[in-house]
Amino acid sequence: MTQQPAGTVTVTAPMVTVTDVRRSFGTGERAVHALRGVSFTIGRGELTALKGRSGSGKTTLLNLVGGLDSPTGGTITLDGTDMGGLDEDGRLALRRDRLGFVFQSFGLLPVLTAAENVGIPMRLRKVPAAQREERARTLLALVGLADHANQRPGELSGGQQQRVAIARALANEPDLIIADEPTGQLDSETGRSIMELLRAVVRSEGVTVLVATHDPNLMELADRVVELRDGHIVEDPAPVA
Ligand SMILES: Nc1ncnc2c1ncn2[C@@H]1O[C@H](COP(=O)(O)OP(=O)(O)OP(=O)(O)O)[C@@H](O)[C@H]1O
Repeated sequence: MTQQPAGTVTVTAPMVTVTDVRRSFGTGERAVHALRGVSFTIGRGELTALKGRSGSGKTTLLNLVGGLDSPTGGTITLDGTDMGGLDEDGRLALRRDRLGFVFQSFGLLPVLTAAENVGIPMRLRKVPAAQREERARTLLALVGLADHANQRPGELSGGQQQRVAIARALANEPDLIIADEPTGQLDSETGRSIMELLRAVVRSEGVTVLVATHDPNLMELADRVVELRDGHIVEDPAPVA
């Protein structure tokens, strides 16, 4: 470790930097300008909530930060890597190795057990079966499902399925988890427990989370709230110290 001169402040680069990002769909008069120049940063180990009415551009922004889509303009960097400089293989590797995804509809494979679902991202990285199974069980315990490892999604409640999805998102020790309305299909109490779980894994796993949500009751669990309105950021308070 290098010695810092007295009085020097260590500035850590953000995990995500979004700079003047634009995304339009279609051209000419019928073009939809979903994002019209969006800039913000997400610090390491921070839980950022992205709020905004339906159609404000939340999913479009999450898809861009998640490397599932490319911006029409602007840049996005993840831990200093410019995503625009990656080809499709590079984006695939980045998604597999450094990102975790949680969706509103859980996205679990119905024929696989909870443990096997959690193992999918590790399979893609060719992690040996024994190691995969051990980590899947550790992660299921972390999300409170130690006793449900062998159950299939159809045998689990919605909240339990979303817990499996969160365990799966953590499988490859991602830098960033992107969650798109993860509580959207859950009742408010279960939704809150899912947000509390995300809050807890941010602390215990040191992961960074960007979560889109409509639910104002869940915002208080975030370190900061970024609001999108008609493709613009309207609220970007400084991160809570
Ligand atoms: N593939 C696409 N083709 C054309 N228009 C699109 C496409 N994807 C999104 N849009 C448009 O971009 C705008 C933003 O959509 P987006 O899905 O990002 O909003 P959102 O805030 O996530 O909404 P919701 O909360 O309903 O999911 C909308 O006007 C939408 O119709």
